[in-house]
Amino acid sequence: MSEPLSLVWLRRDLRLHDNTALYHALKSGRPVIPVFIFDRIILDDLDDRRDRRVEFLVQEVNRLHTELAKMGSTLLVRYGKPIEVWTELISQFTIAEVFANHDYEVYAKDRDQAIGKLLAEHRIGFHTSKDQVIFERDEVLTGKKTPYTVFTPYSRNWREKLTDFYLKSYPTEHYFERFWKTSPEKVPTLAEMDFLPVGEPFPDRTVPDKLLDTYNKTRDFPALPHGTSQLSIHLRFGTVSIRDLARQAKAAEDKTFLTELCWRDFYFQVLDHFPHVEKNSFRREYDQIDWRNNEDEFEKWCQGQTGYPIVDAGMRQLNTLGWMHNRVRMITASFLCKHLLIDWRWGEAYFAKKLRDYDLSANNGGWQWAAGSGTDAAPYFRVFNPTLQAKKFDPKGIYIRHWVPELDEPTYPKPIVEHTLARQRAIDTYRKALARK
Ligand SMILES: Cc1cc2nc3c(=O)[nH]c(=O)nc-3n(C[C@H](O)[C@H](O)[C@H](O)COP(=O)(O)OP(=O)(O)OC[C@H]3O[C@@H](n4cnc5c(N)ncnc54)[C@H](O)[C@@H]3O)c2cc1C
Repeated sequence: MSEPLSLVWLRRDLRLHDNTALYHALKSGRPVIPVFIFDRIILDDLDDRRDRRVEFLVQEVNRLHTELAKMGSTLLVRYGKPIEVWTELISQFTIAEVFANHDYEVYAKDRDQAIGKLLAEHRIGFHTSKDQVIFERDEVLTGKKTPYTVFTPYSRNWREKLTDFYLKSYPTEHYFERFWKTSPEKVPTLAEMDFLPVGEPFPDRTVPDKLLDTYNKTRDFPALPHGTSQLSIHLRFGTVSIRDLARQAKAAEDKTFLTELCWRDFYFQVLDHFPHVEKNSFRREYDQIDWRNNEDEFEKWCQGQTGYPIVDAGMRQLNTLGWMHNRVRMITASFLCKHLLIDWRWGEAYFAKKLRDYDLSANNGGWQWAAGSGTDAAPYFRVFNPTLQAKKFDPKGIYIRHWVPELDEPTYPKPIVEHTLARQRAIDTYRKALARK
């Protein structure tokens, strides 16, 4: 094969519509071929072989493959370690340039640097672009040109900057005839990668305008089937365009949903600017907390057996669906860190294993918020009361009864810890740690 090609490497942007890297590849003037790698460095680490994310990826990669086949082209799908796959691709094709979209996680940044170096050694250009957020890196800074560490002023600035320019879609469709014409290649199956299907359908990729118009009134009530969008898995893997969604949210009567998308950008920029948060507290002094880290209590929390119905309902929803309502994520996370005094990193790692929408930046941000150690954290002495939270946000107990049907049976456990005692213990422990400085 001698014709020089432009390759576009899809990662968290599994769509042909409004995809920045794809747009630039199509405009390069050369035939374009998209590539997707099932990354063994990530997949080999997953111990549950029924993983919703891998199942979703296989479904979406097949969808793209079919769309491209209809245009007389294909998606090159490989299963392996990126550096090995790229070495092979370089020997198999005449590649002029490679295009990809930015990723902000430490692993991904290191990976891209290594691939960029490999491509450069073969005199192949590597071009990367912003795609999965509205604003990235240094685009929203304080007056002193430093990154924001508090959400409210960040969001004010974010909104001021949010002109139509940033919400315009990249019209990839106009250039689809530039996909390289070739016969379809084979896509690896779940079984070939040693995974099993769960078979449950995934949420829809669209959100009705009506939900956005009333989102502020519905979003905190986990019993409502459509109180939130459930788009998180699509945002995670880029099967929806953030620009399309933000445009829709900006046009809605209620702007609360737009604020949620701003939170998403905020946590991406926190991870990008402060990579230490991946392993440590954003506020270093919180790493001095003497966590109790009781393994038996952790196991009960994981299994939804704490005797606090709203916590147990949330954990069971997570274990069954791979998704948990945001309000309940806040309650379960706070309960682990404050009531049980278990290191937030344990909870973060458990969510990372189970969430179908797992995203390092949002998950880390949510956990550090709950632990009080994060950028925008509430003062440590504010401890959620899970019983009051349940009364307020699940007043009829519909959500709880759905996930904890044995609530009134003698088999349902007594509370693992008494609230007033746990609250005081958390405050004392935090105070002691922070006094050390
Ligand atoms: C402890 C904890 C862990 C979390 N872990 C994750 C995670 O791994 N992945 C993830 O996408 N979200 C995470 N969140 C944020 C939030 O809970 C989910 O985004 C939301 O529940 C997904 O459901 P939805 O799509 O119906 O959300 P909606 O309420 O419909 O919101 C729309 C979108 O906005 C974004 N969003 C909403 N809230 C937040 C937030 N607080 N931070 C960042 N983005 C937000 C998400 O992309 C979401 O899909 C976490 C929150 C907490 C408290």
